[in-house]
Amino acid sequence: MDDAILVADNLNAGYGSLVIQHSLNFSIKKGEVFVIMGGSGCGKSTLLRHLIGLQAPLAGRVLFKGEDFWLRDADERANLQQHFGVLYQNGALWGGMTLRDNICLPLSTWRPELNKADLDELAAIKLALVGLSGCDELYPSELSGGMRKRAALARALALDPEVLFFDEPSAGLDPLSSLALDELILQLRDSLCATIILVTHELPSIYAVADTCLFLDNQTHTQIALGPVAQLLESGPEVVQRFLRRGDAVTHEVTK
Ligand SMILES: Nc1ncnc2c1ncn2[C@@H]1O[C@H](COP(=O)(O)OP(=O)(O)OP(=O)(O)O)[C@@H](O)[C@H]1O
Repeated sequence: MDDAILVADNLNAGYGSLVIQHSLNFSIKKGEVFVIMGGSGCGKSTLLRHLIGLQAPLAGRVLFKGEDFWLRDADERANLQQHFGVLYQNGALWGGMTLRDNICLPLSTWRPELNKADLDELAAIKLALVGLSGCDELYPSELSGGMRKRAALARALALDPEVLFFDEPSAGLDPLSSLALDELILQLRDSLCATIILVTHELPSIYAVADTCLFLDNQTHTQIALGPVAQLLESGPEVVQRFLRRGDAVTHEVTK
């Protein structure tokens, strides 16, 4: 458990009295790509919100580096969340701001000691990390869908997060842009030693990037599989094997 960065300990996920998933138990290792999968509406995004610390567990705990988020007050929680970068499905950037300003905003909020030249330089570095060197002055509306995702990722990287959360990052992307995003995710894991937590339906992405997969079941409302893709393909529950082999999935190479 020593290398665990995030742990769900008997977590019940949901809203108010509505438990969407119960008794979740898993630990996410530092530096791994952890994929949350399952059928539509099973609670993947809900679980993500609990892991990010945006929603309190209905029961159980979420631990970040061994600490229970919800034993801290709101200010302390916000400080802990600085270690997290989040890329939401729609990649929401502020449309009225250039990419540079989009990235500088979280930086200037949390690093008030930085001057304008430092901020601009950091923004340029983050854009370079996602393959958007020289795009500092562009507005989101001037970018393609794939570029917008990358720009949103650059903003999520602004504060050098230890954990990056992605909620269906490939949504709306063509297969080539989606593949490029998968490659970027692996590059970030390797170059920044970031831990990546990814919600996705996309089998090519799952096969390409996942170190560990968690499968949330729609019927039993709990996790029914946890492990590397190859292991789940070989010995996972039937419903998980079907999920992983649907369509032309069996032709994808399992790299893990
Ligand atoms: N704010 C909310 N209040 C109450 N119920 C909610 C709320 N947000 C989502 N839900 C319900 O929680 C369940 C799980 O939703 P969630 O978005 O987490 O599933 P998902 O697995 O991410 O779905 P999808 O793959 O379709 O994006 C759904 O039944 C949804 O209607």
